[in-house]
Amino acid sequence: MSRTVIRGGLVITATEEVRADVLIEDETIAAVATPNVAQEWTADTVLDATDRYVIPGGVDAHTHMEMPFGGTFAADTFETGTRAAVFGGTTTIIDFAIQPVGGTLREGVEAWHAKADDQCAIDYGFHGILSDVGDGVLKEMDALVGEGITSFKMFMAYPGVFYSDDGQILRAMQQAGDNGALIMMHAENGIAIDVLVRQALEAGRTGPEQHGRVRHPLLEAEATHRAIKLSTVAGSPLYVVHVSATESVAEITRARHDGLNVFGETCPQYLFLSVDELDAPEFEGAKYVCSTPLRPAEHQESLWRALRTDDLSVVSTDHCPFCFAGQKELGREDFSKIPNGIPGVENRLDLLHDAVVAGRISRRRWVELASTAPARMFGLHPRKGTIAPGADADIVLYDPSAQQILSAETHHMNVDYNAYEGRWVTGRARTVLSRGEVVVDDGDYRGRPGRGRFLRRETCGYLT
Ligand SMILES: NC(=O)NCCC(=O)O
Ligand SMILES: [Zn+2]
Ligand SMILES: [Zn+2]
Repeated sequence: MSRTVIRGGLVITATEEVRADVLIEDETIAAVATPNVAQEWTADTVLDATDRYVIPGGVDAHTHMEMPFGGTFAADTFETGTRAAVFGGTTTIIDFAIQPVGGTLREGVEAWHAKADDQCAIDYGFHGILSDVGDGVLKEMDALVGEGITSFKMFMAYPGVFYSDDGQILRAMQQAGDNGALIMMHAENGIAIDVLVRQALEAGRTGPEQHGRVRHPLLEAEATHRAIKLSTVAGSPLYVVHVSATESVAEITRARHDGLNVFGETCPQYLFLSVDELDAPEFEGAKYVCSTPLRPAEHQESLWRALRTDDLSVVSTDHCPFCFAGQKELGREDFSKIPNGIPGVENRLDLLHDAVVAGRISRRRWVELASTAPARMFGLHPRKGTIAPGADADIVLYDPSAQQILSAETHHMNVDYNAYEGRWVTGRARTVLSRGEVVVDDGDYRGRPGRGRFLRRETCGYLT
């Protein structure tokens, strides 16, 4: 058995901050104790955590590696994307296996295993994407829940691609109410948005800035409201992904105050970027096309407030990278052809830590939003998302005073731009352990494809 001790750090979890040492035996945390107790421990390896925070590795519950979209594929493979994730202190991802339209959910899951197995540097799980709900798919959901795929995303947007109508949504929610799965909703009124897209194009308004105009905040709020009502009728919990608008936050807040099992996720792009990015000259606004879209800056305050009050419970990245050259450019003549998505799997922890430094959230809330809450929400806690005996030794030694500049020149994501290019942030993951193995050591990558394991998840652990 190999024994590692992390000595001298400040251990931060969602519930406490304590000067403590951490003992790891093989892949698992064996003990956490104050230094006077821990001085008795012997170990093969000692990691010095003086002046470091010792935090659970990040859990990014929303990534899209190699996702097909608009005739191309997201540029990160599971190999490059998980490598970039660990550089940023994320040690677990949950990606989305897409049911092909006209095909089965099982086909989607098998295709995602073929892409991910033997490629990931860190542990990974899958949600299913339901793009064609019928009797067979509803039965398949039950089987997949038994195999650890316990959450399913549905789309009220993208008619003709991933879109589900209200009847399909209700049926899937009823099924989830029975089998314990969590329905994740892309809440935008895609039918209305498509009308506005057509009108903009017919009027000759074809640039990336139109993406932000046609996807009106009220069309996010309306869909969020509808999803909440449908889930209430079905008696199932609901998780609304990539919430970006004040009006949508208000719907979620109301539902939660009514005692409903409704949860919301937002992403760094909505907290740190605004719709103004879409106006960048030379078509560079296309880099910021994602859905839900970036909003006017005033929406950011509602998102931060909701993160503090727990009306929004999780920050994920929705990492969906498309290169500017050759991919975003597909929409030069027509903004609706720009592949939707923003890269960010490497930057989430640091951006959120910068918000800690700015006084927006506490250190414990930082850990909770980026690690503990997603682990609980998606059936991985207490194995992931905390530092406690019995948990996987997914641990980050985080340097809270490092200064770094986010840039495509230095990032590890397989994409030719960084959405936060030139931004200074305070903090950096210095040493990253995945199940007890050092995978990043002060900028040196020590991981390898295939060491990550597929996670069979429990059902949602966050219900009231
Ligand atoms: N968000 C985005 O623009 N692309 C990824 C697909 C999705 O999450 O809707
Ligand atoms: Zn979505
Ligand atoms: Zn997404």
